[in-house]
Amino acid sequence: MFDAIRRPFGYEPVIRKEDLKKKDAKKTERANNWKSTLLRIWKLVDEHRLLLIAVLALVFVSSALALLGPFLIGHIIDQYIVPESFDGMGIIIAWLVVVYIGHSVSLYLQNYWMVGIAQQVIYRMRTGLFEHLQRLPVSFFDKRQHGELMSRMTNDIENVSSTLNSSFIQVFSSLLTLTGTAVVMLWLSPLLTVLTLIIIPLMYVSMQWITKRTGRLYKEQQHAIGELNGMIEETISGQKIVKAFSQEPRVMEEFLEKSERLRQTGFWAWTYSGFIPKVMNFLNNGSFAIVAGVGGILALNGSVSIGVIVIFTEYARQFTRPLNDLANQFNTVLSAIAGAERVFAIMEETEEKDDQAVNAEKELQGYVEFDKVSFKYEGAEEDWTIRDVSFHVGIGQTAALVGATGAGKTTIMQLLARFYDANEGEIRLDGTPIGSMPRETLRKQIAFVLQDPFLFEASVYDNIRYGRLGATEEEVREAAEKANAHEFIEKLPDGYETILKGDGSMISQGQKQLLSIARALIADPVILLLDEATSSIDTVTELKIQEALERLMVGRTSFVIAHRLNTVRKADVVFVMEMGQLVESGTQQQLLEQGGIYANMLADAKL
Ligand SMILES: Nc1ncnc2c1ncn2[C@@H]1O[C@H](COP(=O)(O)OP(=O)(O)OP(=O)(O)O)[C@@H](O)[C@H]1O
Repeated sequence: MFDAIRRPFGYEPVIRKEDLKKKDAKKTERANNWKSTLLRIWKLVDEHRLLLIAVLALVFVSSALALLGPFLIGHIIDQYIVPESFDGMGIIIAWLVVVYIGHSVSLYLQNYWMVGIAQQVIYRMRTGLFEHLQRLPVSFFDKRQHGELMSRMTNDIENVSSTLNSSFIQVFSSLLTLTGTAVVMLWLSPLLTVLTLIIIPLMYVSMQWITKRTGRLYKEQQHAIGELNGMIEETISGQKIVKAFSQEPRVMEEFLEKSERLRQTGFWAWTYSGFIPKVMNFLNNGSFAIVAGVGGILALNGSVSIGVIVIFTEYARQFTRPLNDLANQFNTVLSAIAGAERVFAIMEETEEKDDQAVNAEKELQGYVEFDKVSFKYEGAEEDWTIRDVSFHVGIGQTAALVGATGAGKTTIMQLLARFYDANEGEIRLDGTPIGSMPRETLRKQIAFVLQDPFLFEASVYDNIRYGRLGATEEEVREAAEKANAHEFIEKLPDGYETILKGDGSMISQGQKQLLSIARALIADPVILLLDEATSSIDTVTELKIQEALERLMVGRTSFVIAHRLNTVRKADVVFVMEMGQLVESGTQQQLLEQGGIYANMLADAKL
């Protein structure tokens, strides 16, 4: 029957039973070790113990007041309304008003304080996680997708946040209300209690039936949203390629297909979930009718009073709400614990450590030695990425690194900056092993100029100042002038105050490099790591870059991944890399005379 109803809304192809089975296998994500995760959350919450005790006390008060309200109403009916003697009723009504106001005030206060605690805890978790991420080694980020880490920072933390904000109180108050109501009901009339509770198994069965379907549909909807969002993001960031290849119609077709899928799943997810309150309402009304009917008969033969029946109908209403709340909170709480566990797991990742930090104050000169260095990326299957590499570069000299793609040139630079630590051998700076220098000291002495420099969504000033945050505006201008960047910056809409786009799409590749050179100049490092641009940049900009780089390199030990013959020619020493090994070294002239790999590369025009 349902299929017939569904068809007009195009349900069929979206959710097949087999798919559902597969999806169902992936139930709500559960924590592996929920006890220790809960304990850790508890430790964070427990720092606000006094406030927490106040919240719990208020939950207790509000639950008690919620029980007292109907009780007073029953009392008014039995003592004043049925016997039609209204003396003193005003006082009880006044008490009733006090009870309801007290109930609202305690609800407000418990919520206010609990949200305060939750936000503090979340603030600390979020800050702790972000701080920790800053201290994790590059190899940690190699192993994980950016999206996954973003999800830890946002979704997981948000899940914990919403659970602490509301679920904590809700679970506690639901349990209290359930117990309290059951006790009072049993005390008033065991028979009516049984009749009231009869709907619970019915509720359970119908809820199971509905949530089984909504759960799957929500997952399907999440999946459809994820696919659609992914596609939108990809299309927007790659819109130039879309246009360049005239792919608009295909993109539109794909979008329509995904959007349609979302419409269908969304429709059914919301339709089914819309059933929940209706079914609950229906069962509640049924329970009300039974209690009122049977209660009426009992009242006729005098075994219960009208007041008690009113109390029961009111309690029956109160009984189902906390039950619903508990059922709703179950999955939220479980996924929050799982989220918290994932956040804590990252916080347990080992930070970059500065083993024996010495020589923090030593003025560095820039004499670099690689001594039998071997290195392999974590998890990489092949042999050594860098194998037994030894060389030295004198103070202020320029070394050109050449070799085929994947030969290990970038890795050499990353090892020097201690983004990774060598597995074997030693890298020394001015005779000191870099492993015994604080990373900060080392990295302050190193500046990168990459092919595709990363720009932040900030002003040109701030982007250049990233090299040294304390630099004055004057110094920034000076660096920009030396980097041949001043001229184009002045032409930007707001000059140095122009906010650059995060992806740097506002300025050209060459201009990005000039900014990156200015950034390196501001940092004034002892060592320079340059990755020469391979992309063709117009000759004028190219000359500007060359000139700026030459200025930048004066007096600094520089390593250049060279793509231009001119750069190699000017280098003091050329290192030829092949499959992680240093296969030739010497000046360009020496290498040419030697007639080896480099000479062949040149002959094959690979440079
Ligand atoms: N983060 C990483 N994790 C695992 N393997 C990596 C990682 N980075 C690089 N590699 C691998 O290490 C090898 C050397 O890479 P590297 O980037 O040093 O080469 P390269 O000579 O700089 O190449 P190119 O000229 O193309 O930039 C390659 O096989 C590469 O696939």
